[in-house]
Amino acid sequence: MREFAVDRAGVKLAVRIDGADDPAAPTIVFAHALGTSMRIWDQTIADLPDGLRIVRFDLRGHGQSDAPDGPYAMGALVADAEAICDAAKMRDALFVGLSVGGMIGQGLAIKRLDLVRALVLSNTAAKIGNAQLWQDRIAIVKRDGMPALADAVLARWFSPAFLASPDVTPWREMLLATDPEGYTGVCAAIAGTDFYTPTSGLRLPTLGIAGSEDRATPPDLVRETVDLIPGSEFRLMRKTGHLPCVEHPSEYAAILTSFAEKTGHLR
Ligand SMILES: O=C(O)CC1=CCC(=O)O1
Repeated sequence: MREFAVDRAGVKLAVRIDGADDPAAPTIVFAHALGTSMRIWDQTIADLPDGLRIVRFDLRGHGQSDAPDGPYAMGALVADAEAICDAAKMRDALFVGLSVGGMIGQGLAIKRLDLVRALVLSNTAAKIGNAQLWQDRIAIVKRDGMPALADAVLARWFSPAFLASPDVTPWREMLLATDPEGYTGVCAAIAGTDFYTPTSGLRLPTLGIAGSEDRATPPDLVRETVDLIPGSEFRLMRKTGHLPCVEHPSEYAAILTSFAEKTGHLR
């Protein structure tokens, strides 16, 4: 395991590489959701087979990365991911993006197809929510801080069963620990993004993953986006919400493993 920071235009971005730390090894890159960090992948990565190079990072304003003053633009989040991939000397990766991470995956594939050979669009869409939803959220956090939003966000993240269990506690703490400037900065980036047209032009192996109880990006929304890319596949995970890598990591890892076999990232 190797942890380091990539400096992009003065913003330090936290990166971690697990598995084979060799640029020639087949690589999977993971990008997380708003209000979380690269730790959402811990359990999934533990269930992936050997031989992979696994790169993950914290979005600006999240986890161990710097939180510069917002608002942020989606172009900046995509450029951050691009700088990390270049620093890791990565090409032809399988990019797994969840929620805003999936928007970043779309943006990176549109901009740098040499970096991304296959895409997993998990619990995401070309456009998420509407301007009012994100403006309201930004206003609440700026006025009252992250605790004012926590219950509503957790209800969008998790199935009722998971929400009622003690397993929810670390994820609530992760949300509450997110820097309000970073959180609202990324909300603004999501508010300003509609990838419908450029994503329609993508031609690469793509897998969509949705959760049957996802209230943030419901299955039909995920499906609408992945159907923009000809030949894409779609998997619906049952009894899970917006973060299936947290609720059902083994099942999620098995889906990724089978897709990685098809795309030649596992032999
Ligand atoms: O916080 C939410 O509502 C879920 C979400 C939307 C974009 C993202 O990254 O998380």
